[in-house]
Amino acid sequence: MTSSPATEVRDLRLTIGGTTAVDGLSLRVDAGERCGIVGPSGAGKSFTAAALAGLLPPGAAATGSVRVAGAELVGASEQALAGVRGREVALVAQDSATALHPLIDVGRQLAGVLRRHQGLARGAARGRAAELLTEVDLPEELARARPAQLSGGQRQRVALAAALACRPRLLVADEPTAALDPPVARALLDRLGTALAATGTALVMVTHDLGVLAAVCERVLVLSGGRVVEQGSVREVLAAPEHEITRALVEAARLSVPEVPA
Ligand SMILES: Nc1ncnc2c1ncn2[C@@H]1O[C@H](COP(=O)(O)OP(=O)(O)OP(=O)(O)O)[C@@H](O)[C@H]1O
Repeated sequence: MTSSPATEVRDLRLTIGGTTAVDGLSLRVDAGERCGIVGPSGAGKSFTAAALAGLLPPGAAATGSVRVAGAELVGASEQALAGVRGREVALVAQDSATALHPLIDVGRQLAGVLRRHQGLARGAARGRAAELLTEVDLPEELARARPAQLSGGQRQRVALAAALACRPRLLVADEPTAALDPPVARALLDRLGTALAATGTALVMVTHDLGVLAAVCERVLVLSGGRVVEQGSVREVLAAPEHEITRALVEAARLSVPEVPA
């Protein structure tokens, strides 16, 4: 039996306020694969990420097809989307930690996710919540802490634990480390890689940082003006970018780390 891809996108078109923000995007990501999306500001990266996660902003319209674990998201009812989100696809974004309630302990919030999506009983959900914390390298004792008592990096790890709680087929990450200091970001990305490998969850990650892209993803899709202008293996695209937009991104990344004279 061949398993269905984690996600398959065909000819996706996203419009909002009379503007076409994404035009004709196609993409397939298999189980365990990690695909990055890069491109200049306004290219349509975050909008694409939202569509993959079944979370279009109000007023947006989609045509084409976005299938996640076999379920069609384009045109699906809110009820159908709610059945896919959390279970089959989860989103972690730069500001995901702000979605945590600051005054409710972390363990209770993670347990709430498990009870809602997996129907676990209270005790089992609390036990599993503690395990989830250890999977993102946080001590179990933090289950009793409130988000307001944690550092930004710890809160983002809790958001990652919540996203991975139901072992989704696909994790969509939109600049997940952009708000973190480099060492904290690196530790989170390492943890993310380990957690994805353990669960076979596929990843689509939006990033503006080619270093992050190279550290996490094996494939990349370059978006500009809502269109895919280049795609391929990260190694090949970064070593020999073909499109002028990709070349500009690679050049900008090189310039952002000036060579230190000997
Ligand atoms: N909620 C929204 N309301 C109105 N327009 C939107 C909305 N979301 C996205 N857009 C428009 O869609 C286009 C793509 O936006 P998107 O946020 O996906 O770009 P991006 O590539 O993620 O950019 P950045 O790197 O700056 O975050 C932009 O022209 C933007 O103005």
